[in-house]
Amino acid sequence: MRAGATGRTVMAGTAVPRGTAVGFSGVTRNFGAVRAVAGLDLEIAQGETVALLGRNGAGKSTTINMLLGLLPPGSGTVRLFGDEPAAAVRAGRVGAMLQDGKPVPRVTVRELIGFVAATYPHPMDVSEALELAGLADFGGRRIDRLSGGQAQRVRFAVALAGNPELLVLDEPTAALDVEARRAFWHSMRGYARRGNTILFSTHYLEEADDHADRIVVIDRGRVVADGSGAAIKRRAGGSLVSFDLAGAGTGPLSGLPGVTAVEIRGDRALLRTSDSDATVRALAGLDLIRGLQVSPAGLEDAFLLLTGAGGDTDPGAENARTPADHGVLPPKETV
Ligand SMILES: Nc1ncnc2c1ncn2[C@@H]1O[C@H](COP(=O)(O)OP(=O)(O)OP(=O)(O)O)[C@@H](O)[C@H]1O
Repeated sequence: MRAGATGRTVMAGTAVPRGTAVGFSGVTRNFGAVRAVAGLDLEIAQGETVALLGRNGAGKSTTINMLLGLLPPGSGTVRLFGDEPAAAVRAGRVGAMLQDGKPVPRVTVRELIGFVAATYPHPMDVSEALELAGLADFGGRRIDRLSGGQAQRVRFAVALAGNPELLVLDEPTAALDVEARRAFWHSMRGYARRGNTILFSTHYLEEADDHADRIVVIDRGRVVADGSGAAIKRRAGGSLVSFDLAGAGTGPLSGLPGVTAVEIRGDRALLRTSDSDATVRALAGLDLIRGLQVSPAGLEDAFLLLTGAGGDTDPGAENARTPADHGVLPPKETV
């Protein structure tokens, strides 16, 4: 494992410490009434592999698009290697694999990677890019005659072609089967082992835990947790206690013994607790035991609690709401 979270924040107008690949400081971005990114502070050190984890509409793609200079922030500062994103992209320091990349028909894999490489000042050798992307045997194959998994590898090779120091991958394994996923992550790790920096977005905590040094959970456009997979897993220890609120107030719940997070789903309260016995005793004292259930918390439960997800509402529509409106998100934590 390489270096984990630095916990430092680069403030606008201050010098960026050497070794910082990515710096977001107080970044916001709205789309009409929707607040897609709501005050994002994030720093990624060179050499880290970081997963940006969040449910649909959490703000992952908007964050990535601002990082790549494809979208200007509404306010705040985005820096890549201490520079404006567009400058770092032009210099070939960043390679990206976005969700909507379309393959170019009728050229071979090697021709396409060669074309792309030629547009960068210090490209990767084409054979090396093909090898790293797991395409060594497909160089002569036409792009439009590849399987979905192979086409995804071509997009990975395109991202590598400029020999970037930072690779940004927006949901790179979406639509890949299990075997193709495994091959993809194998390739990605080969690139990371060279000391490069990787930022990838995903919906899946397991995937983040398997492939990242550090997991940054975002929800409603802000960081709600930031730490190693092991630290996030530790938080997944404990239990979940749920019960019917039956009109009772939610005010005292977060202060009950053992409770680390509270989520309200309709008329049900879901408490994450490190001491379910103490929590249940306290609930009994408050006469809040109707429909009581206690269960061990898994990784996905931890993620749902971190993001306040689990209801049937549109997360995009909720973007305009504050955490307090939503009730009971845990505070931003570094774990
Ligand atoms: N161009 C746009 N116009 C209007 N709203 C947008 C636009 N792009 C994003 N949004 C909204 O901003 C919010 C964040 O979207 P974003 O695509 O960044 O989320 P995401 O975490 O990448 O989601 P997903 O996992 O579904 O790809 C959502 O509510 C989305 O509907």
